[in-house]
Amino acid sequence: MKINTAEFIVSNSDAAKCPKDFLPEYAFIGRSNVGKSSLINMITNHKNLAKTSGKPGKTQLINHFKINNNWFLVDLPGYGYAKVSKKTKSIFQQFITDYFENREQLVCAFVLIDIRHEAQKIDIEFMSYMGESEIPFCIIFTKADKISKGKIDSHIAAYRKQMYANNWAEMPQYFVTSSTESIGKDELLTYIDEVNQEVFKNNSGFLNSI
Ligand SMILES: Nc1nc2c(ncn2[C@@H]2O[C@H](COP(=O)(O)OP(=O)(O)OP(=O)(O)O)[C@@H](O)[C@H]2O)c(=O)[nH]1
Ligand SMILES: [Mg+2]
Repeated sequence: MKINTAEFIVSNSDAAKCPKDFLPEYAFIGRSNVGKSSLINMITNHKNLAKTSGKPGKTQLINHFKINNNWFLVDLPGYGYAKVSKKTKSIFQQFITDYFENREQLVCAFVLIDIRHEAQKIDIEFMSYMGESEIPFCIIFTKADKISKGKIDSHIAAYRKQMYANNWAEMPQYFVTSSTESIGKDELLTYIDEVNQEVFKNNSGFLNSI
């Protein structure tokens, strides 16, 4: 899929105030600093569409970006950032939970995982929450440029093993990406295109909106 237009629509901290358009949307979630905002910029060919930073905790709100006037990418705040979690005493601020639990337009969440690290408890817990809440999700391994190409498969195999050890029957669909090297862009956009076509074909709610 080619990205022709990518526009920032709105930031907010109230899931009820997200755009009313009934278009399929894809949310990027994961630990602070894992590369959510950078990946949105990479796949849309924009340097600064989503704000990025070397310091964790940059994205603080729900950010909607409309793509090709037909679907949304959603950049979310990260979890696991001490300052935020201490204050809220949970991995999430309530508005993020509200977003996941009430946003009917959300067709798939992408859970971003830094490919360099072993499975972290907080990510496994978050994926369990997605499973229990019946929210479809894929894993996106980020920062693949930080390890040698030869190690990518073994890191994924190790991750798969850790998921099995945490009672997952199978590894979710996953993608390997690097925002600095533009790795994984075509695969990710092809996947989104396929899901979009499915939802427009099968879901009259979405169909009525276009
Ligand atoms: N080498 C490398 N660095 C990356 C990649 N993606 C992101 N980064 C760097 O990682 C840091 C965090 O990137 P962000 O995109 O702001 O991360 P985020 O997940 O949106 O972070 P929060 O909004 O704070 O939750 C920045 O310094 C980026 O330049 C990548 O694929 N490769
Ligand atoms: Mg961010």
